[in-house]
Amino acid sequence: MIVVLGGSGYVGSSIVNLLSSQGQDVRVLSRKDCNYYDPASLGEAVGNASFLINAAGYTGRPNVDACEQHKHECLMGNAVLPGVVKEVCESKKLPWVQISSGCIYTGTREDGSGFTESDPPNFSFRYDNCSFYSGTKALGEEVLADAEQCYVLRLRIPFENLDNPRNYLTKLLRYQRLLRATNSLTFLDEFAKSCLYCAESRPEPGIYNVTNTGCVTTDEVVERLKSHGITDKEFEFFDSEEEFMQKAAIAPRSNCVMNNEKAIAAGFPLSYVHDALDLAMSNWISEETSATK
Ligand SMILES: NC(=O)C1=CN([C@@H]2O[C@H](COP(=O)(O)OP(=O)(O)OC[C@H]3O[C@@H](n4cnc5c(N)ncnc54)[C@H](OP(=O)(O)O)[C@@H]3O)[C@@H](O)[C@H]2O)C=CC1
Ligand SMILES: Cc1cn([C@H]2C[C@H](O)[C@@H](COP(=O)(O)OP(=O)(O)O[C@H]3O[C@@H](C)C(=O)[C@@H](O)[C@H]3O)O2)c(=O)[nH]c1=O
Repeated sequence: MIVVLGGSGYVGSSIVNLLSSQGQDVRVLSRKDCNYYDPASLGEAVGNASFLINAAGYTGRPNVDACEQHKHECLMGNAVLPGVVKEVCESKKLPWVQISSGCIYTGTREDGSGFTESDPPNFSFRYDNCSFYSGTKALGEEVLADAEQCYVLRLRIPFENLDNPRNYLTKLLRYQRLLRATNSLTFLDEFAKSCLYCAESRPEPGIYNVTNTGCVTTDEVVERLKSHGITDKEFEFFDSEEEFMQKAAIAPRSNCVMNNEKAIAAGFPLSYVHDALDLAMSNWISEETSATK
Protein backbone atom coordinates (compact mmCIF):
# COMPACT_ATOMS: atom_id res chain seq x y z
CA MET A 1 0.00 0.00 0.00
CA ILE A 2 1.18 3.52 -0.86
CA VAL A 3 0.30 6.22 1.67
CA VAL A 4 0.02 9.81 0.37
CA LEU A 5 0.15 12.65 2.91
CA GLY A 6 -1.62 15.75 1.57
CA GLY A 7 -3.33 13.70 -1.14
CA SER A 8 -6.19 16.20 -1.21
CA GLY A 9 -3.95 19.02 -2.39
CA TYR A 10 -3.14 20.22 -5.90
CA VAL A 11 -0.04 18.07 -6.41
CA GLY A 12 -1.15 15.24 -4.10
CA SER A 13 -4.48 14.71 -5.88
CA SER A 14 -2.71 14.41 -9.22
CA ILE A 15 -0.46 11.71 -7.73
CA VAL A 16 -3.40 9.91 -6.10
CA ASN A 17 -5.37 9.95 -9.38
CA LEU A 18 -2.46 8.42 -11.26
CA LEU A 19 -1.78 5.75 -8.61
CA SER A 20 -5.47 4.81 -8.47
CA SER A 21 -5.74 4.65 -12.28
CA GLN A 22 -2.76 2.27 -12.27
CA GLY A 23 -4.49 -0.06 -9.83
CA GLN A 24 -2.20 0.77 -6.92
CA ASP A 25 -3.50 0.33 -3.39
CA VAL A 26 -3.49 3.97 -2.16
CA ARG A 27 -4.39 5.52 1.16
CA VAL A 28 -4.70 9.30 1.49
CA LEU A 29 -3.75 10.80 4.84
CA SER A 30 -4.82 14.24 5.98
CA ARG A 31 -4.14 16.36 9.06
CA LYS A 32 -7.63 15.32 10.19
CA ASP A 33 -6.52 11.69 10.51
CA CYS A 34 -3.67 12.07 13.00
CA ASN A 35 -1.22 14.50 14.58
CA TYR A 36 1.44 15.02 11.91
CA TYR A 37 3.86 16.36 14.49
CA ASP A 38 3.66 13.37 16.84
CA PRO A 39 5.73 10.49 15.38
CA ALA A 40 3.68 7.89 17.28
CA SER A 41 0.38 9.23 15.96
CA LEU A 42 1.67 9.62 12.40
CA GLY A 43 3.35 6.20 12.55
CA GLU A 44 0.09 4.54 13.59
CA ALA A 45 -1.78 6.24 10.73
CA VAL A 46 0.88 5.15 8.22
CA GLY A 47 0.44 1.56 9.40
CA ASN A 48 2.10 -1.13 7.30
CA ALA A 49 2.49 0.89 4.09
CA SER A 50 5.20 -0.22 1.65
CA PHE A 51 5.87 3.30 0.30
CA LEU A 52 5.02 6.84 1.40
CA ILE A 53 4.68 10.07 -0.56
CA ASN A 54 4.70 13.32 1.41
CA ALA A 55 2.70 15.80 -0.68
CA ALA A 56 1.69 17.80 2.41
CA GLY A 57 3.13 21.23 2.94
CA TYR A 58 2.19 24.89 3.14
CA THR A 59 2.29 26.85 -0.13
CA GLY A 60 0.01 29.83 0.50
CA ARG A 61 -3.07 30.86 -1.47
CA PRO A 62 -3.33 32.23 -4.12
CA ASN A 63 0.47 32.12 -4.19
CA VAL A 64 3.57 32.17 -2.00
CA ASP A 65 2.97 35.77 -0.91
CA ALA A 66 0.49 34.37 1.65
CA CYS A 67 3.35 32.54 3.39
CA GLU A 68 4.72 35.91 4.56
CA GLN A 69 1.59 36.22 6.75
CA HIS A 70 1.43 32.55 7.80
CA LYS A 71 5.00 31.86 8.86
CA HIS A 72 4.17 29.36 11.59
CA GLU A 73 2.16 27.06 9.28
CA CYS A 74 4.74 27.47 6.55
CA LEU A 75 7.69 26.58 8.79
CA MET A 76 5.86 23.64 10.36
CA GLY A 77 4.54 22.22 7.08
CA ASN A 78 7.70 22.64 5.00
CA ALA A 79 10.62 22.32 7.42
CA VAL A 80 9.40 20.50 10.56
CA LEU A 81 7.05 17.95 8.96
CA PRO A 82 9.72 16.44 6.66
CA GLY A 83 11.78 15.69 9.79
CA VAL A 84 8.87 13.91 11.48
CA VAL A 85 8.11 11.90 8.33
CA LYS A 86 11.79 10.95 8.12
CA GLU A 87 11.73 9.67 11.71
CA VAL A 88 8.57 7.63 11.08
CA CYS A 89 9.79 6.19 7.75
CA GLU A 90 13.20 5.28 9.14
CA SER A 91 11.69 3.53 12.15
CA LYS A 92 9.57 1.46 9.73
CA LYS A 93 12.38 1.07 7.14
CA LEU A 94 9.97 2.61 4.64
CA PRO A 95 11.16 4.14 1.35
CA TRP A 96 9.53 7.49 0.66
CA VAL A 97 9.22 10.65 -1.44
CA GLN A 98 9.45 14.20 -0.09
CA ILE A 99 8.15 16.85 -2.50
CA SER A 100 10.62 19.68 -2.58
CA SER A 101 10.77 22.68 -4.90
CA GLY A 102 13.13 24.19 -7.45
CA CYS A 103 12.27 27.56 -5.91
CA ILE A 104 15.33 27.26 -3.64
CA TYR A 105 17.37 28.58 -6.60
CA THR A 106 17.37 31.85 -8.48
CA GLY A 107 18.82 32.53 -11.94
CA THR A 108 21.35 30.21 -13.53
CA ARG A 109 24.84 29.00 -12.74
CA GLU A 110 27.59 31.50 -13.59
CA ASP A 111 28.09 29.92 -17.02
CA GLY A 112 24.35 30.18 -17.79
CA SER A 113 23.64 26.47 -17.30
CA GLY A 114 20.99 25.00 -15.00
CA PHE A 115 21.50 24.15 -11.33
CA THR A 116 22.33 20.55 -10.52
CA GLU A 117 21.51 18.62 -7.36
CA SER A 118 25.01 19.26 -6.01
CA ASP A 119 24.71 23.07 -6.24
CA PRO A 120 23.79 24.52 -2.85
CA PRO A 121 20.51 26.48 -2.87
CA ASN A 122 21.11 30.20 -3.58
CA PHE A 123 17.58 31.43 -2.74
CA SER A 124 17.37 30.58 0.96
CA PHE A 125 17.58 31.98 4.48
CA ARG A 126 21.36 31.43 4.30
CA TYR A 127 21.51 33.98 1.44
CA ASP A 128 18.90 36.21 3.08
CA ASN A 129 17.36 36.96 -0.33
CA CYS A 130 14.32 34.70 -0.48
CA SER A 131 10.60 34.47 0.16
CA PHE A 132 9.66 32.87 3.48
CA TYR A 133 8.26 29.93 1.49
CA SER A 134 11.53 29.26 -0.38
CA GLY A 135 13.50 29.57 2.86
CA THR A 136 11.39 26.89 4.52
CA LYS A 137 11.67 24.56 1.50
CA ALA A 138 15.47 24.86 1.60
CA LEU A 139 15.39 24.13 5.36
CA GLY A 140 13.22 21.07 4.63
CA GLU A 141 15.98 19.73 2.39
CA GLU A 142 18.62 20.39 5.07
CA VAL A 143 16.57 18.37 7.55
CA LEU A 144 16.72 15.44 5.10
CA ALA A 145 20.45 15.67 4.36
CA ASP A 146 21.19 12.24 5.89
CA ALA A 147 17.78 10.65 5.24
CA GLU A 148 17.75 6.96 4.32
CA GLN A 149 15.69 5.57 1.44
CA CYS A 150 14.35 9.03 0.71
CA TYR A 151 13.64 10.56 -2.71
CA VAL A 152 13.68 14.35 -2.51
CA LEU A 153 11.88 15.29 -5.72
CA ARG A 154 12.15 18.93 -6.73
CA LEU A 155 9.03 20.11 -8.54
CA ARG A 156 9.22 23.44 -10.32
CA ILE A 157 6.23 25.59 -11.41
CA PRO A 158 3.76 22.85 -12.32
CA PHE A 159 1.61 23.01 -15.47
CA GLU A 160 -0.94 20.62 -16.98
CA ASN A 161 -3.85 20.50 -19.45
CA LEU A 162 -6.52 21.26 -16.83
CA ASP A 163 -7.38 24.89 -16.20
CA ASN A 164 -6.74 25.41 -12.47
CA PRO A 165 -5.67 28.43 -10.42
CA ARG A 166 -2.51 26.48 -9.41
CA ASN A 167 -1.60 25.62 -13.01
CA TYR A 168 1.14 27.92 -14.39
CA LEU A 169 -0.71 28.20 -17.72
CA THR A 170 -3.90 29.35 -15.97
CA LYS A 171 -1.84 31.80 -13.89
CA LEU A 172 -0.35 33.35 -17.02
CA LEU A 173 -3.83 33.59 -18.60
CA ARG A 174 -5.28 35.31 -15.53
CA TYR A 175 -2.57 37.58 -14.15
CA GLN A 176 -3.18 41.19 -15.18
CA ARG A 177 0.46 41.70 -16.07
CA LEU A 178 3.34 39.30 -16.52
CA LEU A 179 6.92 39.24 -15.36
CA ARG A 180 9.38 38.39 -18.13
CA ALA A 181 11.45 35.50 -16.78
CA THR A 182 13.25 32.33 -17.83
CA ASN A 183 12.29 29.15 -15.99
CA SER A 184 12.46 25.41 -15.97
CA LEU A 185 9.00 23.95 -15.48
CA THR A 186 7.44 20.62 -14.50
CA PHE A 187 4.59 18.90 -16.37
CA LEU A 188 2.44 17.69 -13.46
CA ASP A 189 1.50 14.42 -15.22
CA GLU A 190 5.18 13.52 -15.54
CA PHE A 191 5.84 14.52 -11.94
CA ALA A 192 3.11 12.11 -10.78
CA LYS A 193 4.61 9.40 -13.01
CA SER A 194 8.01 10.13 -11.48
CA CYS A 195 6.60 9.47 -8.00
CA LEU A 196 5.17 6.16 -9.22
CA TYR A 197 8.51 5.37 -10.86
CA CYS A 198 10.26 5.80 -7.50
CA ALA A 199 7.70 3.54 -5.79
CA GLU A 200 7.93 0.80 -8.42
CA SER A 201 11.46 0.89 -9.79
CA ARG A 202 13.38 2.25 -6.79
CA PRO A 203 16.17 4.22 -8.44
CA GLU A 204 19.07 5.29 -6.18
CA PRO A 205 17.59 7.41 -3.33
CA GLY A 206 18.62 11.08 -3.14
CA ILE A 207 17.73 14.50 -4.50
CA TYR A 208 16.37 14.77 -8.07
CA ASN A 209 15.47 17.83 -10.15
CA VAL A 210 12.17 16.57 -11.55
CA THR A 211 11.84 19.22 -14.23
CA ASN A 212 11.29 18.96 -17.95
CA THR A 213 14.40 19.18 -20.09
CA GLY A 214 15.37 22.75 -20.97
CA CYS A 215 13.83 26.06 -20.01
CA VAL A 216 11.36 28.59 -21.43
CA THR A 217 10.77 32.32 -21.32
CA THR A 218 7.41 33.78 -20.33
CA ASP A 219 7.10 35.16 -23.89
CA GLU A 220 7.57 31.69 -25.40
CA VAL A 221 4.81 30.24 -23.21
CA VAL A 222 2.28 32.98 -23.98
CA GLU A 223 3.05 32.77 -27.72
CA ARG A 224 2.36 29.02 -27.53
CA LEU A 225 -0.92 29.65 -25.68
CA LYS A 226 -1.92 31.83 -28.63
CA SER A 227 -0.75 29.44 -31.33
CA HIS A 228 -2.74 26.62 -29.70
CA GLY A 229 -5.85 28.83 -29.86
CA ILE A 230 -6.25 28.92 -26.07
CA THR A 231 -6.29 32.71 -25.99
CA ASP A 232 -6.02 35.73 -28.25
CA LYS A 233 -5.31 38.03 -25.31
CA GLU A 234 -2.80 40.86 -25.76
CA PHE A 235 -0.62 40.18 -22.73
CA GLU A 236 0.84 43.08 -20.78
CA PHE A 237 4.26 42.88 -19.16
CA PHE A 238 5.98 44.61 -16.28
CA ASP A 239 8.87 46.84 -17.37
CA SER A 240 11.19 45.34 -14.75
CA GLU A 241 11.38 43.03 -11.75
CA GLU A 242 11.33 46.17 -9.54
CA GLU A 243 7.96 47.20 -11.02
CA PHE A 244 6.67 43.63 -10.53
CA MET A 245 7.73 43.75 -6.86
CA GLN A 246 6.12 47.18 -6.34
CA LYS A 247 2.81 46.37 -8.03
CA ALA A 248 2.11 42.63 -7.87
CA ALA A 249 4.22 40.82 -5.28
CA ILE A 250 5.01 40.88 -1.58
CA ALA A 251 7.83 38.33 -1.56
CA PRO A 252 10.61 38.00 -4.14
CA ARG A 253 10.04 35.17 -6.63
CA SER A 254 12.43 32.48 -7.66
CA ASN A 255 12.88 32.29 -11.42
CA CYS A 256 15.50 29.72 -12.29
CA VAL A 257 16.93 27.14 -14.67
CA MET A 258 17.39 23.55 -13.48
CA ASN A 259 19.47 20.71 -14.89
CA ASN A 260 17.57 17.39 -14.97
CA GLU A 261 20.38 15.15 -16.27
CA LYS A 262 20.60 13.16 -13.03
CA ALA A 263 16.88 12.35 -13.16
CA ILE A 264 17.02 11.46 -16.87
CA ALA A 265 20.03 9.17 -16.30
CA ALA A 266 18.12 7.46 -13.47
CA GLY A 267 15.20 6.75 -15.82
CA PHE A 268 12.66 9.36 -14.69
CA PRO A 269 9.93 9.89 -17.35
CA LEU A 270 10.64 13.53 -18.26
CA SER A 271 10.21 15.00 -21.75
CA TYR A 272 11.48 18.22 -23.35
CA VAL A 273 9.71 21.23 -21.90
CA HIS A 274 8.46 22.48 -25.29
CA ASP A 275 7.00 19.04 -26.11
CA ALA A 276 5.34 18.81 -22.69
CA LEU A 277 3.84 22.31 -23.10
CA ASP A 278 2.50 21.35 -26.54
CA LEU A 279 0.96 18.17 -25.12
CA ALA A 280 -0.73 20.02 -22.25
CA MET A 281 -1.95 22.82 -24.52
CA SER A 282 -3.25 20.54 -27.26
CA ASN A 283 -5.41 18.75 -24.67
CA TRP A 284 -6.42 21.96 -22.89
CA ILE A 285 -9.64 21.76 -20.86
CA SER A 286 -10.85 25.19 -19.81
CA GLU A 287 -12.74 25.73 -16.57
CA GLU A 288 -15.92 26.42 -18.60
CA THR A 289 -15.58 23.11 -20.48
CA SER A 290 -14.96 21.06 -17.33
CA ALA A 291 -17.87 22.81 -15.54
CA THR A 292 -20.33 21.73 -18.27
CA LYS A 293 -19.18 18.07 -18.19
N1 LIG B 1 2.03 23.93 -6.25
C1 LIG B 1 3.27 24.26 -6.61
O1 LIG B 1 3.46 25.17 -7.44
C2 LIG B 1 4.44 23.54 -6.04
C3 LIG B 1 4.33 22.76 -4.90
N2 LIG B 1 5.45 22.15 -4.38
C4 LIG B 1 5.35 21.37 -3.15
O2 LIG B 1 4.39 20.34 -3.33
C5 LIG B 1 3.75 20.04 -2.09
C6 LIG B 1 2.24 20.09 -2.30
O3 LIG B 1 1.89 21.40 -2.75
P1 LIG B 1 0.42 21.71 -3.30
O4 LIG B 1 -0.28 20.46 -3.63
O5 LIG B 1 0.55 22.76 -4.32
O6 LIG B 1 -0.23 22.35 -2.01
P2 LIG B 1 -1.76 22.29 -1.54
O7 LIG B 1 -1.93 23.39 -0.56
O8 LIG B 1 -2.68 22.20 -2.70
O9 LIG B 1 -1.85 20.90 -0.78
C7 LIG B 1 -1.04 20.58 0.31
C8 LIG B 1 -1.80 19.74 1.30
O10 LIG B 1 -1.03 19.70 2.50
C9 LIG B 1 -1.86 19.80 3.65
N3 LIG B 1 -1.42 20.99 4.41
C10 LIG B 1 -1.79 22.28 4.25
N4 LIG B 1 -1.17 23.06 5.14
C11 LIG B 1 -0.38 22.25 5.88
C12 LIG B 1 0.49 22.44 6.96
N5 LIG B 1 0.69 23.67 7.48
N6 LIG B 1 1.12 21.38 7.48
C13 LIG B 1 0.92 20.15 6.97
N7 LIG B 1 0.09 19.89 5.95
C14 LIG B 1 -0.55 20.92 5.41
C15 LIG B 1 -3.31 19.92 3.16
O11 LIG B 1 -3.90 18.62 3.23
P3 LIG B 1 -4.95 18.23 4.40
O12 LIG B 1 -5.81 19.42 4.63
O13 LIG B 1 -5.66 17.06 3.82
O14 LIG B 1 -4.11 17.87 5.58
C16 LIG B 1 -3.15 20.32 1.68
O15 LIG B 1 -4.18 19.82 0.89
C17 LIG B 1 4.28 21.07 -1.07
O16 LIG B 1 5.33 20.50 -0.34
C18 LIG B 1 4.83 22.17 -1.97
O17 LIG B 1 5.87 22.89 -1.34
C19 LIG B 1 6.68 22.26 -4.96
C20 LIG B 1 6.84 23.03 -6.09
C21 LIG B 1 5.73 23.71 -6.73
C1 LIG C 1 1.92 37.37 -9.01
C2 LIG C 1 2.45 37.31 -10.43
C3 LIG C 1 3.43 36.40 -10.78
N1 LIG C 1 3.93 36.37 -12.04
C4 LIG C 1 4.98 35.41 -12.41
C5 LIG C 1 6.16 35.34 -11.45
C6 LIG C 1 6.70 33.93 -11.68
O1 LIG C 1 7.58 33.92 -12.79
C7 LIG C 1 5.44 33.13 -12.04
C8 LIG C 1 4.91 32.31 -10.88
O2 LIG C 1 4.66 33.18 -9.82
P1 LIG C 1 3.44 32.94 -8.80
O3 LIG C 1 3.40 34.06 -7.87
O4 LIG C 1 2.24 32.59 -9.58
O5 LIG C 1 3.82 31.61 -8.16
P2 LIG C 1 4.61 31.26 -6.89
O6 LIG C 1 3.64 31.27 -5.77
O7 LIG C 1 5.87 32.05 -6.80
O8 LIG C 1 4.87 29.81 -7.50
C9 LIG C 1 5.40 28.79 -6.86
O9 LIG C 1 4.50 28.03 -6.09
C10 LIG C 1 5.24 27.40 -5.11
C11 LIG C 1 4.28 26.59 -4.30
C12 LIG C 1 6.45 26.70 -5.63
O10 LIG C 1 6.96 25.78 -5.01
C13 LIG C 1 7.14 27.26 -6.85
O11 LIG C 1 7.96 26.32 -7.53
C14 LIG C 1 6.18 27.89 -7.78
O12 LIG C 1 5.40 26.94 -8.47
O13 LIG C 1 4.44 34.09 -12.45
C15 LIG C 1 3.45 37.25 -13.02
O14 LIG C 1 3.92 37.22 -14.18
N2 LIG C 1 2.47 38.16 -12.69
C16 LIG C 1 1.95 38.23 -11.43
O15 LIG C 1 1.04 39.08 -11.17
